[in-house]
Amino acid sequence: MNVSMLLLFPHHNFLRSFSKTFFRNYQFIFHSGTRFGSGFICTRPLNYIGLYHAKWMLLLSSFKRKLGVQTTIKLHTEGFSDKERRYVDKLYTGLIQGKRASLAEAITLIESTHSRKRDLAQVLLQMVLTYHREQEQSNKGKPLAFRVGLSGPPGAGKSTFIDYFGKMLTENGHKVSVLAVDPSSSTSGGSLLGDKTRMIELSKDMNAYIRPSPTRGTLGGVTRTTNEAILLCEGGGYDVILIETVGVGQSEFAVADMVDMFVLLLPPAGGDELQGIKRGIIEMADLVAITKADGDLIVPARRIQTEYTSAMKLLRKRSKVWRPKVVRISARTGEGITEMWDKMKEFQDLMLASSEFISKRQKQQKVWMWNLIQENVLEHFQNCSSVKDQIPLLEEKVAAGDISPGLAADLLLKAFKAQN
Ligand SMILES: Nc1nc2c(ncn2[C@@H]2O[C@H](COP(=O)(O)OP(=O)(O)OP(=O)(O)O)[C@@H](O)[C@H]2O)c(=O)[nH]1
Repeated sequence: MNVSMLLLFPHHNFLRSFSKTFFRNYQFIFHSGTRFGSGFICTRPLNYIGLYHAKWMLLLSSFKRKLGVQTTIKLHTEGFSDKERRYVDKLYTGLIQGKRASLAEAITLIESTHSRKRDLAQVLLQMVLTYHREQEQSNKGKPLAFRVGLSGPPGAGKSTFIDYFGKMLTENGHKVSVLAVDPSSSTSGGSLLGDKTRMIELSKDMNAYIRPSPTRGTLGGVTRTTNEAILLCEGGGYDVILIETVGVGQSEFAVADMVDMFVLLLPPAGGDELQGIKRGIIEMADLVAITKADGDLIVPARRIQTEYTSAMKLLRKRSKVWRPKVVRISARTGEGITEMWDKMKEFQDLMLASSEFISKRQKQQKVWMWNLIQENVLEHFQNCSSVKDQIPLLEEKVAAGDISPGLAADLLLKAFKAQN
């Protein structure tokens, strides 16, 4: 029997379809593939055409997965100048090489409100997303990073905790990035949470990256820039992403919707001091940490821990594999922080094993997309010339009770549809 053997190095799934199409005339007696490559033995020698096809398909295979994405990127980049393309390429290369300056510049780009820069940012994000997917595939589908939301009232001890916790993680070989979401930053003229003096030790650590996430004061702003910054940090090799927010507004709900685990930090204080904390946010927590459990505060910390442990038992179960826990920690003595990290890893392992982790992320991706659409469509609607002029008058009539809100909405929608 005339036998020829050919070794190929694309993924074997591809080989299957390729062999069916191009080598119908060759009887395969063996073909097998591993994640490193594929090979087959066939009963006839491969002629020139066969080999030519093999080479061509080999090339195609390496682009196959990227093809759809590349078309999207191509559509986006069509109007870009060479300079702009080079700029995005440079940022991308620097970012995935782990250069902090590139990461900082990339985050600045995604935060820009300039429409051209937003286009460049979207292309960069798409490239990072593709890179992500490839990395995750070679990591057996396991996500590259653990996204943790940290929230708590002002003075709860968030920055002291992150400083200690972040250092502990970097000493254990992790790369940590801290994104501080502060919706008040646009009005106060600077981000309070992102102030590096709040995390003195961590800000000097080369394996940590701290960044305020300016939000332009809108919830939509929180969603967009923070989600995008998370992706960029992960592209830069950071494997623990901490997203900090003050637990007195709405931003923590948005943050809870973009993380794998949501942690609430509460001080050992009485009910009055926790008034600002919304009940809803406690329901979102996967873990509650009672802070400052040291010195004279140990006793109240224990009491609050017991209270919250009982209260949380009454909450609706959100996961099939995890019941929220309440722990006690001190960032001053380090007490309880290793145990807290163990609990966080336990959560991650259970969620990953049960596939709740992945389905949560998939759901979050969709929420993210729809939030952006909602925000943009509303803006488009409100700025539409035929609607814009009618809004003040109709609002006045609705407020005075002259016409029903339903009728006013119908009139505005009709005007909008007529123009679009
Ligand atoms: N005893 C004790 N005090 C702590 C601990 N952690 C923080 N503190 C103190 O609590 C106060 C507030 O701590 P921060 O870490 O600034 O709290 P924060 O939640 O970041 O506060 P904002 O920046 O206002 O949001 C500071 O005076 C800290 O020194 C702790 O573990 N034990």
